[in-house]
Amino acid sequence: MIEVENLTRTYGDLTAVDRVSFEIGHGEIVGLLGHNGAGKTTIMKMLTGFLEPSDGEIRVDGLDLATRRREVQRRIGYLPENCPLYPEMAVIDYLDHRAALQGVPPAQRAAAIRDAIARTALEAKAREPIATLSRGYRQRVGVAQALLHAPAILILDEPTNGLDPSQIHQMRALLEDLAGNATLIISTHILSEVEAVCDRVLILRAGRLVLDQPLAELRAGDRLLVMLDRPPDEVAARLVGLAAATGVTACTPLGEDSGPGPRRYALTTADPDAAAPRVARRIAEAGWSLYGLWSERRDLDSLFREVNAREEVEHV
Ligand SMILES: Nc1ncnc2c1ncn2[C@@H]1O[C@H](COP(=O)(O)OP(=O)(O)OP(=O)(O)O)[C@@H](O)[C@H]1O
Repeated sequence: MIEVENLTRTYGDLTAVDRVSFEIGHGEIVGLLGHNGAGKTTIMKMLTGFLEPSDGEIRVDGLDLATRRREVQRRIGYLPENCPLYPEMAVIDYLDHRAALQGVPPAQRAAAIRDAIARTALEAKAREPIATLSRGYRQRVGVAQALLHAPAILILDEPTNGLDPSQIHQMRALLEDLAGNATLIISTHILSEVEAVCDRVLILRAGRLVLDQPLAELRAGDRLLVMLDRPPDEVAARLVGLAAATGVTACTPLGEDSGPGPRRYALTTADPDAAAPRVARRIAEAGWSLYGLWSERRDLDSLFREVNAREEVEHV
């Protein structure tokens, strides 16, 4: 649905986006991650046709953005960073104005506005001037204007930027709801947001795409953690020695749990979820007490730091 090839944008001597390529399919929920200045906004502006690339191509549903900009824009709803709103206008009047600008036919405007207001839960604020709304509600107005022409693709630049924790929670619920109906690209530097709603992550560093992977794949570790009250040599002998049956190739005691009680061990295996029942069986057969058994999950935070610390570009 969205194909980006060698996308590049320079500002004078600065290469803000550097030969970025990716494809996004129908219904995917993609998080665009990166530190401040990594190039997220620049990519989003180019995807939405508001900024000319210096080089590279963007195609949406096979349409070349460079030559079919209007048609592509009709397929995309865009929440820009710091979405410009008219504070003196009431929410409903602003949405009417935006619907007209987005080419929603007059006969369909009332229904489009009603629908956008309902989906962003703005009913109670519809007649209020935008100036009187909290930042969380203003962001929702920004999302509502992006929904007016019923786009198949939503591009949201830092939708939770500047919101307080309860507003973030509400925005996340809204994003989850939107995710059910559209292809979604969300830029953020808040990792928990990506973990909450996205199924794929693109990580940018200094304008270059350094990682493009499904979140489930990223988070899956290769370690099974087990809690036992047996000494390390016995555990290794039983669980690594039976590698053919368990897939476990190494067993490392985790240092922080020394002492007389149960301690944690990390078992290395290609597929921790598949190894878990076999390991449990081996432990039961030995008559040992099993205090805990779980697959390790990598958190996005440490992964993000790891990726940003790397010097080389990773081609995925
Ligand atoms: N109009 C411009 N003129 C010159 N440089 C620009 C312009 N817009 C962006 N830049 C630079 O391009 C780089 C990428 O900026 P961009 O806004 O795309 O990053 P970002 O990842 O969205 O950052 P943030 O999280 O802070 O919004 C930055 O170094 C920025 O200073």
